[in-house]
Amino acid sequence: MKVFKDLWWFFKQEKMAYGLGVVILAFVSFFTLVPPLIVGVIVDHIVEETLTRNLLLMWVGVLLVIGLLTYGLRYVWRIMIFGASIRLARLLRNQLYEHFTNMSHRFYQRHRTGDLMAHATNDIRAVQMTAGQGVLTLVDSLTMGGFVIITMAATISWQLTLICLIPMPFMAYLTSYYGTLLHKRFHHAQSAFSELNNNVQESVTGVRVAKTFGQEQDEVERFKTKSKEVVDKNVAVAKIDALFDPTISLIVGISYFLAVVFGARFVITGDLTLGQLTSFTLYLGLLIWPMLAFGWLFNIVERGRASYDRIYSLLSVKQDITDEKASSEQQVTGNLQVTIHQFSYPGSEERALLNIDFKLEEGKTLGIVGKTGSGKSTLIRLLQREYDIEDGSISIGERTLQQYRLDDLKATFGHVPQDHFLFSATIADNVAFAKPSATISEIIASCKLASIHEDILSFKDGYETVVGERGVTLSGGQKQRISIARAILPEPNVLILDDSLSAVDAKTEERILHSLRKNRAGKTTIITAHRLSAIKHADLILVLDKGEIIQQGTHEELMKERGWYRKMYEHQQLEELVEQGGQQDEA
Ligand SMILES: Nc1ncnc2c1ncn2[C@@H]1O[C@H](COP(=O)(O)OP(=O)(O)OP(=O)(O)O)[C@@H](O)[C@H]1O
Repeated sequence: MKVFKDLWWFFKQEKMAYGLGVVILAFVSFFTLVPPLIVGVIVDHIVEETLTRNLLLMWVGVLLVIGLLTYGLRYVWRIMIFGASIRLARLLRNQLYEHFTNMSHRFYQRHRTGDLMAHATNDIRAVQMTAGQGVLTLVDSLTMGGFVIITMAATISWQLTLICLIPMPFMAYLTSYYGTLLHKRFHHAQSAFSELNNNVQESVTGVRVAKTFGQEQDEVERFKTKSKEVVDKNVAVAKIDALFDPTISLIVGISYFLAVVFGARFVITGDLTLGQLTSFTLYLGLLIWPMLAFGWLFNIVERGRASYDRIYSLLSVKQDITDEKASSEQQVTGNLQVTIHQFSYPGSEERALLNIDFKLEEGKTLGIVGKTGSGKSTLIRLLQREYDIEDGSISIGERTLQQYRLDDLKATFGHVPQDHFLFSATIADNVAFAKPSATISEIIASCKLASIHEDILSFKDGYETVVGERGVTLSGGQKQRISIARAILPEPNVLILDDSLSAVDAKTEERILHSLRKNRAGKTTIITAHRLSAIKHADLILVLDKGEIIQQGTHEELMKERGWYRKMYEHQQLEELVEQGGQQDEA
């Protein structure tokens, strides 16, 4: 029952709905006691041959009024209690979503998308059940059960009531035992469902890869295995679930048996009238629901507790990147000064960066090159404070990154990541994502800068063309250029292109870089690339290898050194020549 304590804040918040709902529920339980009493009275009148037509009509009238009253009241408590539980689900869903959007990269590295989806659907549903069905069963089993037992003992026979209640402690024990088992199995079933969710999400996202490698059948088999696991674990839950009803029916059956055997004796000895025994057995019938409700209560509460714990353990994950040391709103401007003695990703032993030390004047262009896995993207992530460094510092102007507010930092950077993502929306909406108030002429200007304007005009719906999963299929280069347009639209102080020109040809790359140089004069640009022509004009080029800077300088300076840069540049020039030669031959 701890979950009710955990949910107390919500019950307090919704005290009107719950208060009214519980009071009405108690009234309904009370009114339910009346019909068996009336039936008993009528039976006694029949036995004593005193039943008149008017008397019968009167009792039937009373029964009808009570029936109509409980009908109306039942409707009201449902709206009150179930309505509140739906509001709880909405509240938790919003809290979770807001929490997810505030979480850092570290969080998403630890939690898989499928798990998070399962929390936002299944777990919230289970908590909603606790706040709705759970409250109903608790109140109903207590009020109805209590009223029925008190009425039986006080108005008919306390001896017979005691006898018929003997099997009840067994029921309490068994339901709590089943509840514990259920809790464990339900937890396993939920985990298996999360696993399946992950699997489906990965399979759908990677369906093209699976098809390319002819792995569809393997994927289907993998899905079947996981799906069977989910079914098996849910069947295990259902097996315990299925024990609740028969157990309660058996116990109620024993109670009936005792009522008939001992009740008949009381009637023979004259301690009870036949009408009273009739009422008693009818009351016993009314006890079935509270007992079932009691059984269900354990069931619902166990599920709710597991889910609530899971949701709250997620919600209690603290943001690791915070504004704590930041002062008031401040524009992020000034020279960039980077000193990273060493950096490893959380949970990783491997050093991703080592002894990184450089300075970049505001408004200049920085080029970062190096073999794959040399640490280029890591450096970019640290510059934007996606992770905090413990050994070293990064400052812009007079302040370190931690001394700026996160919102100010975010507004400073325009980032085109390697794994760019377009939403299922129009091209115009995608480009205006970071600045929804942008006018269409601003959107077009950005697209022209990113050399994608002509391509967009060639689509039937132009800027209104829907892209993403539900829209037209764009080439890798087109997606890259739309992502660049999106990043440059808000005119960020620092533009970061992380290998963002890899899918465009050399001429387009040159055109984009040329326009950027012209339009972003005085603003900082950071470019990582494999093709050295993309960073040739940078004011400072860093060459990384295994997380360390092995060369730095301008293109001219680096070409004078006999190092990796010069070797790679000459190699790529040669490749380009060969390629151009090939094209000329074909022409
Ligand atoms: N999220 C992460 N968690 C743990 N290790 C990571 C993570 N991202 C990258 N790494 C590791 O950090 C090192 C540097 O990776 P990084 O992505 O910065 O290289 P890169 O130079 O950008 O490579 P590429 O040119 O292929 O994009 C690699 O050894 C990589 O395995």
